[in-house]
Parts: sequence; structure tokens; C-alpha cells
Amino acid sequence: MDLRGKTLSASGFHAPERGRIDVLDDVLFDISDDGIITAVHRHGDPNYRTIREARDLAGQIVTLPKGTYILPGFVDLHVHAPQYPQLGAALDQPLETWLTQYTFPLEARYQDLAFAKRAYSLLVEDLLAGGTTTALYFATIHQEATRALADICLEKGQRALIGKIAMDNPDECPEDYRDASPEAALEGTRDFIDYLRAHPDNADGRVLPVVTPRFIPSCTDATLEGLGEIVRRCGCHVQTHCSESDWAHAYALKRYGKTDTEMLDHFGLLTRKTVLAHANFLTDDDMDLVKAREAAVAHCPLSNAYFANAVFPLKAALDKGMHVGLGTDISGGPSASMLENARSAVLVSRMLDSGTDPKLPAGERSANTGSQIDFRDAFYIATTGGGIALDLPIGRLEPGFKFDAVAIDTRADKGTIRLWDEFDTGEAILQKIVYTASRANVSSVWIGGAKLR
Ligand SMILES: O=c1[nH]c(=O)c2nc[nH]c2[nH]1
Repeated sequence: MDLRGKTLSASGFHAPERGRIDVLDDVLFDISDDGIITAVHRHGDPNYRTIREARDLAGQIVTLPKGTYILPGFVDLHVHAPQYPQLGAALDQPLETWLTQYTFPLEARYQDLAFAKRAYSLLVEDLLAGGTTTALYFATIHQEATRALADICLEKGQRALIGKIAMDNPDECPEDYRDASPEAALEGTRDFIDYLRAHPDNADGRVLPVVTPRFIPSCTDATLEGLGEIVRRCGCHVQTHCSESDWAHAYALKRYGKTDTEMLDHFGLLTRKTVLAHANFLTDDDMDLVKAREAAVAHCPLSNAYFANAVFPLKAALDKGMHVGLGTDISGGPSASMLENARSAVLVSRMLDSGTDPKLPAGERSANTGSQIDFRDAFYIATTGGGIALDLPIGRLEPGFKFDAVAIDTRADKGTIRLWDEFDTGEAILQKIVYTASRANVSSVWIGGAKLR
């Protein structure tokens, strides 16, 4: 049911800060007509009963069934929308081969608007069904297809941030899939920003434009400089890939004698609203710079296992106070599920922590002991961390935040969660949700209080 102007009676979980899960046991969420949480009344509050009776009398209360729990909707911080048709394909190639032989030819197809609309509609539907209420999308270089992605998000109600990709370097991009010149790359970026800002269905800014240099290898200096100037003027979000693999990290060092992070900063592309995808090879100085600029990393654990040649030190980044969210990196990562990626974040952190070579004695197996995270950190980056990274009031269930939420039905017949009343209470329920839930357990999805599924 649409929850705008209503009160939801439910139990659930969110992570107001790193390391702390707030167990919301039988609470009332007051939701405004424009879909913002205005109050959360807890069962133990002195005026809980009075408030409940008043809301009940006004016919305002919507109650979730027992065994169903509310979570913040997932914030996917790194999605290549056009790559959905190759999800689960070509994962045995190194990044540079995967890009040139598979990914660029697929993305080039998006000049066909009918193909673009078909792929993008399916993707947005599937992400919503899995509980992704906000997605930060790379589109392609094509203006029409990128506009179509924005229209589809608006029509289906998904919160989204979308970038028309800028890529114009003839040395690294194929002739049939690159911006014709720096001017074309910059004009395309500006046109898409203007399109979204003037869109009649986007008055509330549900879909935001993102300045999107694909990564340093694919852009000329003139384009990177021009994009920095656009960011200064428009204050938009920025997204790009940063120091992802040995090859990508070495590229900037060879071209400039500096790291990706240093060069992005040089071009004015490292801001409070910048999201750096992957960032596996950040140096200590890079990390300091990212933190100082309050930029964020989109950690993509599944994709990194295939393409990055290393595990991102998530725990070190979180301990340092860097902004970090979670990304599926469709299709570098073969799963569109944020829950599956949350589990992968735990898994790869365990491998980083223990080391992986069984021939080495335990004491020598890892240079990164103390790297493991738990389900709380994984849940945090999938929700709260994403909201902080984007500087948007999403990812938490507290007053002032949008009611972007999912209901997890732990009793769904075709679902994969099995709870035991004898021992599953409080946080233990969230732990089982994070580790075992699947799409069949996502029973409802709301964005800004509007029920989408
Ligand atoms: O995982 C990735 N996916 C991409 O599409 C891409 N482009 C540059 N670098 C990239 N890495």
C-alpha cells in the first residue's frame, strides 16, 4: 500500500552508524505526503500508546505481517546499465581485453534506441525487484539512449543518478564507440544535465545527472579539464573508475607520473559528490586525499574478484573514516543482487585477512590480518554508506530521510531464509537476512513512500 501520509507499524533494522544495528522492534513510522519519515515512535516511548490510538482512530495505520521486516532500500553505487545483457558472460578475460572485445561492442549497440529501451526496462524492473531503490548508473556515450534510461527510471519510480559516459581518447577507445572530440564529449554531458534539469516529470530531482569520465585511459586531457569545469559550474555528482586493476592503475602513472586519484583531483573531479568505482590500488596518500575531499569509494567485491587483481581493503578504508558504499558493477560482477554483493564483501575481506596460499604457514599467510568485516559493515555499506556517499537523505530509517525501503518476508515459501523462533531474535534475524535472503524474500519496495512492488 502507498504509505504517503500514513503510519507504518512494523519491525525492522537499519544501521544509523557504522558498527551499530538499530533493531526497530514494533515501531510506528510516520510518513509525510511527500514520502519523508517525519517520526519513528518506539514501543517503549512513553506516548507510544496514545499516538498509536490516535493514528488508528484516523484510519492511518498500515501494519506489516508478522515475520516481515523493513530495511532501508539498497543503494547500488556502481552499475553499468548497458552491460546488463552480458551479465554472467566473458568473466575469464583481463579487464583490458574484456573492455575492448566484449564491453565496448555491446555498449556501441545502444545507438539502437529500441534495443536500449528493451535492455534498460528489464534492468530497472529487475533491480527494483531485488530491492535496489537507488542506483548510480553509467549509461553509454549515446544521448538518446541515456535519456531513455532516465525516462524509464522516472516512469518506474526508481531513484537514480545517471551519467552519459565521456570517452574520447582515440588511443584507447574504438572508432565506432567514442565521442568524436572533446567538444562532443562536453556538449553531450551538458545536454544530458540540461535534459534532466528541465524534465517535466523530474521536479523533485528523483533522477540526477552525473558527470562521468569513464576512466582516465579513455579520456583526453581536454575532456578531463572540461568536465572539471562543468562540475564547478553545475555542482553535479561525479563518477569514474579509479585504480581498479594493475593495468588501469599503471596507465595513469605512465601517462602523468601520478595516480588516478591525484589526476582526478588535479582536474577538479574529486569532490564531496564523487564516487570512485573499485579503487583497489589507492596508495596511503590517495586514501588521505579521498578522505580530505570527502569523496567516496564504490566497493565492488564480486567484480574485483574477476577484474581487479586485488581485494579492496574495505576495513582499513572504513576505519580511516572514508565514505564507502557497495556496488554490483553490473556486469563486471555477475550478480545484480546487492545482498549477494554484501555477502561477497564479507567473503573477500575474510580472504584478505587470512591470506590464501595454503603452502604458507598460518603466521606468514597474510600481510593483512585484521582486514575482516562482518555482516554489520556489509549491511552498512549497502544502505547507509551509499546514502552518505551520494550526500542524499537515503539509506536510513530515521526522521528526515526518504521512506525508501524494502519489506523482507522471512516466511516467503519460495524464499531462502529459514528462521527458528527458538534462537533467532533481534540482530540475529538481520544476520540471516543478509546471508540468506533472495529476491523471493523481497515482498514490497517503496520509494519516497510510494509502493512500487
Ligand atoms: O569494471 C569495469 N567496467 C567498465 O565498464 C570499465 N570501464 C573502464 N574501467 C572499467 N571497469
